[in-house]
Amino acid sequence: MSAAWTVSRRYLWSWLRRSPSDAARVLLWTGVETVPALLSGRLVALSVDTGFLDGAPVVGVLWLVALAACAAVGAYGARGALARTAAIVEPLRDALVAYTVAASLRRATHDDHWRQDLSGVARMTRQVEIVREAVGTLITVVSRFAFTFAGVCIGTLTLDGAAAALIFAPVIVSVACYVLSLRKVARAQLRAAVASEELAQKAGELASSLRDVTACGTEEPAFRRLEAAARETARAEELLARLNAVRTVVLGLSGWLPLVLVLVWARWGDAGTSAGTVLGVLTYVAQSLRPAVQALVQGLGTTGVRLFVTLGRILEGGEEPAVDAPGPAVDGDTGTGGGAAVTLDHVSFAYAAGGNDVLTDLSLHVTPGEHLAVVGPSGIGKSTLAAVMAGTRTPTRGHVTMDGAPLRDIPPERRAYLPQEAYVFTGTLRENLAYLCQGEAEEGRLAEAVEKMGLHELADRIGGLDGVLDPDRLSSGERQLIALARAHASPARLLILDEATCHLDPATEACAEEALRRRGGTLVVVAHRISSARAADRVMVMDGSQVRTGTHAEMLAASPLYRDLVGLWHADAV
Ligand SMILES: Nc1ncnc2c1ncn2[C@@H]1O[C@H](COP(=O)(O)OP(=O)(O)OP(=O)(O)O)[C@@H](O)[C@H]1O
Repeated sequence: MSAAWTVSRRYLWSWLRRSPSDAARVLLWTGVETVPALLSGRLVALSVDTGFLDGAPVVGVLWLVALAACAAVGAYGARGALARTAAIVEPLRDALVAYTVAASLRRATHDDHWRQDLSGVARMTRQVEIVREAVGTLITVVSRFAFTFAGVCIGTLTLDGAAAALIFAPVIVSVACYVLSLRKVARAQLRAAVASEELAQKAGELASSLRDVTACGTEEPAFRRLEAAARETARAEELLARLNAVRTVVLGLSGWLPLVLVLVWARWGDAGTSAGTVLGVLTYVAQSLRPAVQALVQGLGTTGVRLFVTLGRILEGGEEPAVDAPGPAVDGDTGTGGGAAVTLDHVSFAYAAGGNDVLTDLSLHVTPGEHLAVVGPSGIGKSTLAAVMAGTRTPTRGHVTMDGAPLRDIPPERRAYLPQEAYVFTGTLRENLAYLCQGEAEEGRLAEAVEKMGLHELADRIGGLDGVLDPDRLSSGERQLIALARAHASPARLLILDEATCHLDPATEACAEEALRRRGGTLVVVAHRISSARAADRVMVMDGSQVRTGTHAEMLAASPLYRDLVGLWHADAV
């Protein structure tokens, strides 16, 4: 639960920060919406004291007309705030839908469970709708409460300082206690949901096997299993009910107590207090503060908890969606900018929950512009490491950062991951090469990539950059060269090659790697030839749970496994 809570909170927070102008507009419009909260009590007080009680009913009515005008301004503000909130939540929904579909398809291609995963798409897109609605509601209730509270504070203070203290003390204390209890409520809600699901499942199992249970005479243990699940459900529901009772207390304290205190103060308090002031303070509490607190408590308690539980379920077990996935690059940088630093901090990874770790507590720092070769015996986890570094797999434990930021905060075009099977689609060579570029790719950049990867012959054959490629008529090596040229032309500051040159002959491979090295940027290569390892600045040898790094010469001296691998590569080469 706490992981889901943290992931959801972090994701939502980074989403809100992604577009500060939209957030500012929401706040601006909410300010307009809550103008009545600021002025209503004051206008009522003026209407009573300087109008109706002062023998000037027309003046009183005019103040009430001003109050109606305030309400109209508030309604206009509510309309604007709603539209601005939509500008935040609609792209969030799009990003989450894209993420859930991509994650399901990715799992389907990895796990051979495509049927289950496609049903997962439908389930998760429904969850995305819940998240969209809940985020909208939360933005509305929290910002509305903040502005209303501030407006009522200012308004009441202009009427009477003592009354203001009577109102705010109970509201602040009870709302703070409530907010602090929310995490517990979320946990209890999840526990109750899991317990009732389990009870339903066990009851279903028992119902379908009643005949066998009776035949084997195992009624007693079967009953005990069901009873244990029922008790757990009851305990979880009881806890949830107790925590929800806190909400009733909060609503009572923050909604009704100020009203009672104001009435007591009016009766026994300062004798000089006018009837208009009392009515004004009551208007602030009853018309503005109470509804805002009620909406906040309901919003946080029900919608907020549902949001965190649902978003946690969407994000669990996969890479968090890139916050700016649907939007433009953060700063429009198209250069490699000298390469990115990549850090793995105590990373572990297992393919199945509870399964054996493929990577165990692995820490590594790749410096900007470094060329790292990863080597090790087959099945040791080199491809897994490459996928974790690229962000296509999420560590089970630990963190991966790029330039100090979590991978999910890095625009996807900043890193390129090339697996063994090169992806080439039917389309022009230009389209294939520009695939990782944002928007229009520079002609010079594409031409350079063609030249560096030795693709000019292929380009001439098909009629230049605008010639159409048929992937079925390309050799595996040509497909790999196209993928490498695409990486060369891309703005990625980190290139990860997972045996992406395995179909090239050694000389072409060496040229391609050298071209990528000269291009700038950080280069991580899962190497399968000595030339690859020797050309790298640093070699990382994966040997079971042990990981060592050093130069080619250092590794030859220090790692028997590396010496074996080099020996094998030499033998393969002759
Ligand atoms: N999708 C997957 N699901 C479950 N296990 C997997 C999956 N992919 C890889 N593995 C397992 O993880 C371990 C590491 O595999 P990985 O492909 O990362 O090793 P490698 O060092 O790259 O091997 P090779 O050099 O043969 O490509 C292996 O035991 C492999 O069987």
